[in-house]
Amino acid sequence: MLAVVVNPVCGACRGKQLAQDHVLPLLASHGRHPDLYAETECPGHAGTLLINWITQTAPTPPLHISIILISGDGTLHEIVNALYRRTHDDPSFSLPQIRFVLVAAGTANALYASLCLADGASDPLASLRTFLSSAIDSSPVLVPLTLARTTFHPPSDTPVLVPKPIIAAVVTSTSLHASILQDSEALRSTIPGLERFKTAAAQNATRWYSSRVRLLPSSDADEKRPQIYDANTDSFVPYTSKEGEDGTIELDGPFVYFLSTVNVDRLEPQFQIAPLARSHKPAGGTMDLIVVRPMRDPSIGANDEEARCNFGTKTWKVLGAAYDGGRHVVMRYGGDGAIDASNAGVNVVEYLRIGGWEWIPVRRLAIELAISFADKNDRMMQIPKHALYALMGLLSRYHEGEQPGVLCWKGRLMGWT
Ligand SMILES: Nc1ncnc2c1ncn2[C@@H]1O[C@H](COP(=O)(O)OP(=O)(O)OP(=O)(O)O)[C@@H](O)[C@H]1O
Repeated sequence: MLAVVVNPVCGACRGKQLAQDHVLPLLASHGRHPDLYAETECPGHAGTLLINWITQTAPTPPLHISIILISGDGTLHEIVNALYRRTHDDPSFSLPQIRFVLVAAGTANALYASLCLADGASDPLASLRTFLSSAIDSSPVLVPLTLARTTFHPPSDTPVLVPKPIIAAVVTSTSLHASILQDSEALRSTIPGLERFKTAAAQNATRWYSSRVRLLPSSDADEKRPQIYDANTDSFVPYTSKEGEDGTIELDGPFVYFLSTVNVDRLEPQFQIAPLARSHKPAGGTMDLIVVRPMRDPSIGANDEEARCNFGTKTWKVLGAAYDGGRHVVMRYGGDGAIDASNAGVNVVEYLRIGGWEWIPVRRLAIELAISFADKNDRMMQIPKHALYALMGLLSRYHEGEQPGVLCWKGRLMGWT
């Protein structure tokens, strides 16, 4: 069974044109005729239309389906979460094996850029061409995706409604990155391209985020303990600082940047924030975590307005190096707090490989956010290697000095008191 699903409003609104001018003619020229062609009509529609289509084939639901998805990361996120919820809410729902063939039509296209393109390439149809030219069932171009599950815990003494678990296939973040995603949505109509992420970053450049973080060991990787990248040896080594009896490790805030990824080494074609996911491939059962904590800077003595302003320039510099082949991972502090790869001080970015993490906001924001890997049984789908599957994971931000705490993802906000 073959479906073509188009988000007509993602990216620069060219999805429909890509479908009509390129995707459908290419399929026809290979003698392939989709069993379903659908355009999404509103947020959330991609998931429901696919579930309806799958259930309508009952009593003989397909064993596997291929979905040519013409969209960006968010549409795939919606599909994955809709399928996940349906399988958990309705045990009688029979989930076929799903293979995505992604056609890059969104703004960032993180998974597509990570899995489907060589550096510098830009063909949005690369994965479709591979799909059409390969014997997909036996092909090495199929890669199972790792899914990360985020669960929420309310403060133990406060009966508040918490969101259901959220599945991510690309990124789960707090701090600056979560704020960028949140604020960039408001800029979508005025800045349709990637520039809106930089504009949103500038709006949030001097914010620090207070929290306590627990790093969790991996349950199924060979090396279970949290690992940290050591630029001296160009390898991951066990991170043993402040290790608890249960194998967890605590990180003190404040944080400027806190972002974990699965499946991807970049969040947009040139922004290679997790370069080691490509150069030092994880064996499985882990996620990569990229952290910037300003108090590691030897020139910063206090968490005050002046320090936040000074560090804002450094944040810009170190994250800017992610656009330069992921060089941020080798940046170090000098004794005066200057940042350069040739310095001898501690590294600016802590690049970790872990089983999961818990974000435990301090101060009045008593919400605990925990993310842990879905176990292997939760792996729901396979995609062609040159197909993309992406999602904007959970976004959360906890701004110092802001009331109440704000927890949000993909433009949806929840206030917490
Ligand atoms: N017909 C529609 N009208 C309005 N919004 C829609 C419609 N169809 C889908 N959407 C919404 O469009 C949003 C953006 O889609 P998507 O994330 O795929 O593209 P993008 O944000 O441009 O790219 P990326 O996520 O790769 O940066 C999705 O979150 C989805 O909820």
